[in-house]
Amino acid sequence: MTSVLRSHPLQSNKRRLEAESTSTKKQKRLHAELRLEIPPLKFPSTHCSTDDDPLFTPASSGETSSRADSLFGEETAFSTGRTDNPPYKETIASASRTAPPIPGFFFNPAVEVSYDIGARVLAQCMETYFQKPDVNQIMLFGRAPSPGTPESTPASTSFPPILNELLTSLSNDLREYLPPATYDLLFPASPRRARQAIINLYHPGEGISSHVDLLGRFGDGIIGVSFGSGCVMQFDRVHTEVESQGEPSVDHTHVDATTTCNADPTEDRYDLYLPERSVIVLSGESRYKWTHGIARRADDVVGTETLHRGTRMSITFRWLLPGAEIVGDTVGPAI
Ligand SMILES: O=C(O)CCC(=O)C(=O)O
Ligand SMILES: [Fe+2]
Repeated sequence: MTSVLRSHPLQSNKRRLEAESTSTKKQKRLHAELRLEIPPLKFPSTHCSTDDDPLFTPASSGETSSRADSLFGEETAFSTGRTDNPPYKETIASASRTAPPIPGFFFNPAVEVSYDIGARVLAQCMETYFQKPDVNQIMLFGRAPSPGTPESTPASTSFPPILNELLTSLSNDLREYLPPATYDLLFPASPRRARQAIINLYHPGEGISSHVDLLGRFGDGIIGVSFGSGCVMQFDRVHTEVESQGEPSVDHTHVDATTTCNADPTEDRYDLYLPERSVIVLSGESRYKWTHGIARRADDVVGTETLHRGTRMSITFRWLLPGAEIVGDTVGPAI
């Protein structure tokens, strides 16, 4: 069975706050320590949301949300519907089409999900999960396969078939590009953990605030795929010391020299254009020492071009750490 969290961001915050009120002080401190979120450095008016799970709000909302689990504990305004942005026009940094030199980060423009699979994933997810205008995020939880069982056999998975098809194609396409240790981390011969798939929908103008995916809930090795539209993702180096829980299990210091730009590897910030059907992998340093986020704006500048964003859906696959709870409360239709 597929566990689905139909998550409105504000409902999720409420759920989290309720859970928090019953937790001990120690748990609270731990929770805060495990969540790292860095406010964007350059565009304070345009970063958009706060929580790792529901990092953004629908365009129509003008709400603010307190960060129950932020290290900073500050309030952040978000959503595209707000009218309190400063009246100046931001300067949009020009993004690259080649991977930044961040150790453990993978992006190669040659690796893209096929048109056929991309179209079917997008159509089925839109039809199944995103019919209501206030839903912009869905979480699906797989099961840890029994020992010796391949992940995608029907008996050992709870993802809908289309996501298994996507995973299979990703595992085929990425094999020749990734260092073996990274490939094995993402597609182990005998997986022992359950995957989570988070599906995010962004209308033009929406984004996701810069964050490191929850250290206490997700392991190393994250795959992100874009559907429907491209967008620029920004990466910021984390300077804060974080708790060591969830540190990488494998040394992913590899930087793909054939596809990275000639960017200065000491930069603290990179902007990368993720085309429709492109794939990124975060492991090691890129997963733990860098934030990723998407600015809340309708246009991106890529090289010298200005590209208007369309509606974008992303699917992010992450490994659930042992003990990470499934927070879904309903069972969704299989697609
Ligand atoms: O939309 C994306 O590509 C990023 C999503 C993400 O970072 C997240 O859900 O943690
Ligand atoms: Fe993320």
